[in-house]
Amino acid sequence: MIDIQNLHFSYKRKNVLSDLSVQFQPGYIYGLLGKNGAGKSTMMHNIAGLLFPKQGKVDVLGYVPSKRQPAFLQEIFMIPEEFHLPDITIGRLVRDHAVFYPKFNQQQFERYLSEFQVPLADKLPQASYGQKKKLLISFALACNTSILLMDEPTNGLDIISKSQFRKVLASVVDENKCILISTHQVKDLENLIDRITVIDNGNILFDQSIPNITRHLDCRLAQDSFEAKEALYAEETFRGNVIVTTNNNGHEGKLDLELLYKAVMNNPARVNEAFHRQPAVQY
Ligand SMILES: Nc1ncnc2c1ncn2[C@@H]1O[C@H](COP(=O)(O)OP(=O)(O)OP(=O)(O)O)[C@@H](O)[C@H]1O
Repeated sequence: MIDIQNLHFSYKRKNVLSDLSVQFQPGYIYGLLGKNGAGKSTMMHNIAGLLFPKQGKVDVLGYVPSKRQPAFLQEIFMIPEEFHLPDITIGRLVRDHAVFYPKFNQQQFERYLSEFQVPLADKLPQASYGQKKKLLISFALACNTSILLMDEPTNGLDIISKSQFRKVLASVVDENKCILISTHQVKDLENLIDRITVIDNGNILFDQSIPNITRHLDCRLAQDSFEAKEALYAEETFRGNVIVTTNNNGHEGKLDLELLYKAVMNNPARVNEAFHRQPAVQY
């Protein structure tokens, strides 16, 4: 569905993506993680055809995004980290923009707005940042595009709205849709994403499905200091050492996204190596 091969991208002389290759398949929600400035937004903009590769190939649904063909644009929606909504009503916004998305569904749109408790009658200039964000998310989901790119979608959402977001998103994914979410709020993605992709220095550092992660790794409290010393990653807490370790106990490991992310950033080679071993857990 999305096939990126040897992508190089730079802003003038600033190299951001270098020889990046990755695939994103339909039917999955991907969590895109990485430090500030790692290149996550830049990669998403290349997928959306909003930035053009310097070298390499980006194929999205069989289209070259940089050509920005209408048949491609109606199948992709990107919610950027920073956005501006025009000075109009929600009704007018829908009338003006839904026309570009043939699969837009007004009933779905109203249902999402109601789940997020955003009144349809609201005028955009009077809405808060969080309300505007929820409106944009509702509109994006109601467009029913095959590809949905979300850059920090939960920024600005209150606690209840974040769980609504998880609930709504889990309900829209199907075997034809591919959803990419870039975020630093990893807790917001827990129990939602199917795969984690970590970008660092413009390249893919880690890319595994959640079932494969829990088959090979376990995130838990260390039983003793020896175990903490031997772990792939250990962190001292008031409860003792929490660790990311290889899963040798024959059942599905526990996943702590934040801890796993730290383990990957701390020693990617060692974490990736754990996936080359035969897992104790077999399905
Ligand atoms: N328009 C631009 N012109 C020049 N450099 C840019 C531009 N946009 C981004 N950059 C630089 O490109 C690099 C990657 O930025 P990008 O926004 O893709 O990172 P990111 O992983 O999404 O970061 P964050 O998590 O902070 O949103 C950064 O060093 C940034 O300063």
